[in-house]
Amino acid sequence: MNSQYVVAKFGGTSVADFTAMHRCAQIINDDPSVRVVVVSASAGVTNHLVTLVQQKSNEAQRLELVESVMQIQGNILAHLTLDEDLQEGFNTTAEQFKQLAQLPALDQQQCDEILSFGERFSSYIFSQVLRDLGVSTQRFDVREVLKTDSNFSKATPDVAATEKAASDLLVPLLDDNVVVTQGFIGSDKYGQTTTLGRGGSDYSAALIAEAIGAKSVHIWTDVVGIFSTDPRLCNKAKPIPRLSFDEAAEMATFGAKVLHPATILPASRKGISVFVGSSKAPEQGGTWIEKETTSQSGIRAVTQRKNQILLTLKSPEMLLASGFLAKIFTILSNYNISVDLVTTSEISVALTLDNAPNATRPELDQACLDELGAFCHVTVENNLTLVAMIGSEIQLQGGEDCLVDVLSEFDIRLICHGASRHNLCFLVEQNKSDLVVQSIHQKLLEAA
Ligand SMILES: Nc1ncnc2c1ncn2[C@@H]1O[C@H](COP(=O)(O)OP(=O)(O)O)[C@@H](O)[C@H]1O
Ligand SMILES: N[C@@H](CC(=O)OP(=O)(O)O)C(=O)O
Repeated sequence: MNSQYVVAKFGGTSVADFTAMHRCAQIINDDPSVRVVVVSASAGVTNHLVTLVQQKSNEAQRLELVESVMQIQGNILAHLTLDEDLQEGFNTTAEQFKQLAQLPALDQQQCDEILSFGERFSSYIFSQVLRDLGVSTQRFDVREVLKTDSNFSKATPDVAATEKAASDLLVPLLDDNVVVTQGFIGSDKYGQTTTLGRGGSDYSAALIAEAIGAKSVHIWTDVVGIFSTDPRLCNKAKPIPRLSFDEAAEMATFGAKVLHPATILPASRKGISVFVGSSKAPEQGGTWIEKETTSQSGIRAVTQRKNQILLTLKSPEMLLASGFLAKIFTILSNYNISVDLVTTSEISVALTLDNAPNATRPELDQACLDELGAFCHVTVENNLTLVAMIGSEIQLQGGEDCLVDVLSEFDIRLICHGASRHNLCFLVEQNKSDLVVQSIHQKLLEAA
């Protein structure tokens, strides 16, 4: 049975500066059911850390990056006096950061260590902001409970180990304190720091909620919920008050950056509701994502994911032959390449691969192409965007604005419909995709 606890996560924009942090602290103060607070690095910090670990910088540039990160923390600290325990922890952490950042070469583990500092700094500072409002607050190092494998930069959580550690170490603190901890980071079985991938703090919050049996996770960001499309792209986009787990997972997977794609997994496993709202305007409400929703049928949102690759494999041998697809997928799997969409004809198969900076797969390297090329003709197309229409029971035909008519206006490279009841997706040229999304939104979602 789930407890009455709420886990609240505050993203980079919500903890960008002192004013933003203070707003978040007030949200927590107003809701006594919030017992765990998961913070991200202040906006811009992880980007600096990523530049640092990319190892393209010389010593002077590294110093500059360290300075930029410390400046962001310093600007917030200028409004606060840290309690002794927090000050001591912050100083030690800052020292470790500066030392590691000066190394001219870093291994994968050290890269994750560097990437972890943004969230670690935020948790010291935010704890003080909360204490200054009179909230009994304990800072907690999430690496003690969020256990992962050693796949640095994209670690996979160990759900059972996390649950065990959380019930031993975290749950006992919750009756008397609000616990402030870090998103995005964890530790492997050797105690080495790992990270969950860019945007992973949402996922951390959901994993912690699962581990402590929380009743809900509140994701506080800079928009008043999940919108019918990215509100930055379309000023007529509207927040969606309710989404099912399936619809929200599809939106996140197909590019709605507001939620990390894996966030819904732990929530749906344990029936934990997820709320998405704006820390700048909490009174405006937001989106509730729940197991049971009386979802209306039809399209509810349109999303896009840029930097997709289309791989077309053609061979007359495929005709009436068995095992051809198995051969292709075995090769791709040997190179750790995960396939997104698949369509086939008599003699060819087209696959899409996610090449976004956040994607798990390695570069589509020549050795893999050579292996495929040994038994079929291979074509690779880049600079494509996957556009997805998300909803329930999406129909291609019917109604005034039938999808077939709307889609016929665009130069579509591949279309996938039917594998999921919740989406219809297709590829378009990347430089046209914003227009495509705006046009679909206008024709199919702004009419009502
Ligand atoms: N469908 C959508 N609904 C709401 N926001 C979206 C959507 N698609 C993309 N976004 C973008 O997601 C951003 C919030 O995500 P992110 O920048 O990761 O926030 P945070 O720093 O709080 O984690 C919004 O500013 C918005 O531009
Ligand atoms: N700081 C990490 C983790 C994260 O989730 O951040 P945010 O909540 O700001 O998206 C990143 O930028 O990737």
